[in-house]
Amino acid sequence: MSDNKVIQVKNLTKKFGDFTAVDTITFDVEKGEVFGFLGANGAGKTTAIKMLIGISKPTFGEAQVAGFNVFTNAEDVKKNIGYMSQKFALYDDLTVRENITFFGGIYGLSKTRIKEKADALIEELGLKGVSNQLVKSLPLGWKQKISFSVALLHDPKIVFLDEPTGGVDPITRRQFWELIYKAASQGTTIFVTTHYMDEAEYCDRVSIMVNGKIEALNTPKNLKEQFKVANMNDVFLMLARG
Ligand SMILES: Nc1ncnc2c1ncn2[C@@H]1O[C@H](COP(=O)(O)OP(=O)(O)OP(=O)(O)O)[C@@H](O)[C@H]1O
Repeated sequence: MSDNKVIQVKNLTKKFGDFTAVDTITFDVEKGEVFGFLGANGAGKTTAIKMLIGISKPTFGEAQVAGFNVFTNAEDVKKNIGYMSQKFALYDDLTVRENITFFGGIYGLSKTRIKEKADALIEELGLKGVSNQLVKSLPLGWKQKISFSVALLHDPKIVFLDEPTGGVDPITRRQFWELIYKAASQGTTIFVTTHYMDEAEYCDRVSIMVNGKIEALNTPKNLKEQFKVANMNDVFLMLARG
């Protein structure tokens, strides 16, 4: 695998019986890239992500993630990635600090490292005043930011975000994207799905999946030029909605 390509996918396919949910997709993602993985509901995004994070076996095709084969080295893949879905896994009945400590333990960090990380995160996210509050008392946007930070606790090479900003307002989403950019600038690769087309504009490159296939993949600027439209929403409508 080349040094810069942290995800390499070739003809990756997933069938459920006769139905092909992911159909021979091929693409690479570079280190530190913010890669948008778009598609209408049911296009096959989550199914593809499940294969890339090593929890679902491909029917055929190949994928290397963080240098490991998802087919044969799924456990190594899992150690090197972070994952956050829209139904993020924070415990509502634990405080902010307790959540960070709990997940740090699951990721196998030492007690000292967990304390360092928790202090740094609480400071960075401006959560000092609420670090001892139960997570359930916090607004959704804060939970999403904490959840993202928790997905990065073990310094993964790549973080997979499956609709991370669902349900929050544009200003809160913009703040979330500042965290994404910061992680990317420090070398973490971001693989993100979203239904918000303003967020697609923030990605370095975007792929658009239609019925299990990648129908377009390029920078937002090049996609807009290619389809001769002014914004990513129009690109998406032309492809995903036929
Ligand atoms: N375990 C499964 N068994 C059978 N069909 C499945 C299974 N998982 C997903 N599918 C089907 O595969 C297709 C792709 O689903 P997937 O969840 O990957 O889409 P998606 O692009 O992530 O959609 P959304 O944006 O709604 O999350 C859908 O038609 C779905 O019903």
